[in-house]
Amino acid sequence: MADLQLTDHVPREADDGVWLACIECGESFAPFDTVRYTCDDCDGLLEVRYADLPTWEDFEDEGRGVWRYHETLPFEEGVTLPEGDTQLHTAPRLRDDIGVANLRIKHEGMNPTGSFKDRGMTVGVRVAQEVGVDRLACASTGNTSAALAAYGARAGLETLVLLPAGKVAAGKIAQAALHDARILEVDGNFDQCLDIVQDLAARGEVYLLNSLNPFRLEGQKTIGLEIMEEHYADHGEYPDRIVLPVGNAGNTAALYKCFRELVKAGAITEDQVPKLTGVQAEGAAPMVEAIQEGNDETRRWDEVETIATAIRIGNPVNAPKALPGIRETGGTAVAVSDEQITAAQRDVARQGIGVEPASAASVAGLRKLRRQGEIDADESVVCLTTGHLLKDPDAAAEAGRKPEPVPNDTDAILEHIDDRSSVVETVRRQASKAADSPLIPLVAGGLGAAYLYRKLRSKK
Ligand SMILES: N[C@@H](CCOP(=O)(O)O)C(=O)O
Repeated sequence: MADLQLTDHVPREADDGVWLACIECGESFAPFDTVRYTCDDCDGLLEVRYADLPTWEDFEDEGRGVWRYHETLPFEEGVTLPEGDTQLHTAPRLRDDIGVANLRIKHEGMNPTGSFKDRGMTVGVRVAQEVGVDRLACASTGNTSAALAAYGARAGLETLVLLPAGKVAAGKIAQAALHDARILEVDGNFDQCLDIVQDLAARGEVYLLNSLNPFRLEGQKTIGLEIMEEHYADHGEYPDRIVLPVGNAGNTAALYKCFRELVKAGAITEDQVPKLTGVQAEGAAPMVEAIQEGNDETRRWDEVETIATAIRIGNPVNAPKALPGIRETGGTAVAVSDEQITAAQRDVARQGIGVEPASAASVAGLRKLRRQGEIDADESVVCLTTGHLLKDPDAAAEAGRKPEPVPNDTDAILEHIDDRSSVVETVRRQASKAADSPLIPLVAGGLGAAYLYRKLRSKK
């Protein structure tokens, strides 16, 4: 691993040992004296810094969830529903199928509003209270708006969400609506919505709670703390790699910050930092492009398209934080097709874990990189799944087995479930799984034909 950026000094502006620092020019700012999202001097991204960083012992006896880690957050507690403490599932059949030594799935869909955004929002809304704003806003592909609406409602604050019209999954709009956010459907894409929210924030009309707000990422870095603690407790070692979907690149930035702080605190060594491996959809892959071309910035993609609506983003605002995170941890980035994403969504669901399409991109990316030999068979890997299956019921229904109309009669139903049509369905499913493998079509075709032949003979 290349060296992690660890240098710091406590500036005069530090408030209780917390301050904001520009990642470009290093200028520091008091954290809560005024609302700011980027550097006053150079407009670079800001990062929250602490004079004292805790280590594992400091988290003992601290309960569960995001606020377990309050020693590494700007406040003792926040507006909570509560969030975090999500499952780190095993997935043995998928592990063997993909061919890695160890596979765990960190399912962030189990947060209160069904995505990891809740971790950022519990901290972000607490900061909103501190700086004294009353109208919260975000641009969103859906999950951020659901979390903003819920946490804003909990705090009794007004919420405004800007969504790309016709491009947000049904479950997410339903959440924002019921939590009483004002939903503005913009005739544009997510990146254009975020441009407008930034304008509104610059004019002092709203408090912006997208991941451009550095306090959001403080909450999200607790994903990394939970993964490291639980993986070590279960396996006696930290994971070699974390594979995650990349949209606005907030989680990649947050995990990188988490690991830098753990190294600086002496909780882990540089060699124990997991390789951050980002996955994007082929139709929205500016981060993959930047990694592959060795660029320090992403090129804005004006046209983006993918079934994975949560990562349908062409201008990831956290790229300046996330690109070094991927490079300096020895990770990589890969793009996957919508077909690979849907196949992975089925694979994960058949382990009993229901995730939305963008989440499944992590598993699709792992499979692709493993096939390409870029991930070794002896690696211990954690895939991050960011949102729950029910966020996007249409995609789930499309990817899953179709309902079969049957007569209202037991004998007819028995006849139906032993019928050739169910055999055809079995063959169809095998063929669909085979789409991802060069060998399986032959095997599946053979098995399917044999099964069909046996069924037809038994009917004579
Ligand atoms: N996928 C996101 C896009 C916005 O990301 P953020 O982390 O900057 O809020 C969403 O759910 O809206």
